[in-house]
Amino acid sequence: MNAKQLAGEKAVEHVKDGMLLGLGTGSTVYWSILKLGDLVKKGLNIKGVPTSTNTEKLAINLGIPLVSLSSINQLDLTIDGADEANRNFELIKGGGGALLREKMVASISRRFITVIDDTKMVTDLGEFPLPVEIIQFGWELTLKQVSELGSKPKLRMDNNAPFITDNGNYILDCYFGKIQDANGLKNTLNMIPGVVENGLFVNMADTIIIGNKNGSVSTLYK
Ligand SMILES: O=C[C@H](O)[C@H](O)[C@H](O)COP(=O)(O)O
Repeated sequence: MNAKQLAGEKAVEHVKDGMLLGLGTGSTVYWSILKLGDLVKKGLNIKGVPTSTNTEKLAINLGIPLVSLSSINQLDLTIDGADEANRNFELIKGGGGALLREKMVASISRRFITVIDDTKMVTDLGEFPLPVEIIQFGWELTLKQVSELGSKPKLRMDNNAPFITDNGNYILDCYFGKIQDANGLKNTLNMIPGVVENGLFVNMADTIIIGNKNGSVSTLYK
């Protein structure tokens, strides 16, 4: 079993019958969703809110009942991946471009479990370029304003065209170097008018489940 699968499947042990779940996006939480699909077939009663069209399709194929974000006020638990995590439980997310819906879902979750492999646990965030979702209108201006904060933003491409998120927006991948004040940077970025949201998740994750190369799994609680 690979490290991502170990972490992804372990997280499902925290799921209880009757829960309303946030379903994250990516190749690690994929394993959680697969496992949930198995359990649903065996009678587990859960409902999920997907964080991307990819996750929505996967959940529908597996027979996991879904509800819309607008129809609920609170989720019991969200399980989602991350691109980097530190010991303060701060995360960089959005490598797959799903950060906006992921953050909306996380914001109404009573518990948030992050599932990662051991290469993603870091001392300082920032080696992974921070994804920032921006609107298409005037994107060059927004890129300039983000670069003035001390980063080197690059417009994310998909083959030869700009990558488009599920929300019809662009993504800037931004190298800030070591991020010392994740909360400050998160708030400053979101004050730029063309920025919709960024991939810094602060005060959201309460549990980090790490799949290790040697086949073990570590769980960190805040
Ligand atoms: O936009 C994508 C999400 O934030 C993912 O959860 C994150 O990129 C981690 O994905 P993966 O588990 O595939 O490395």
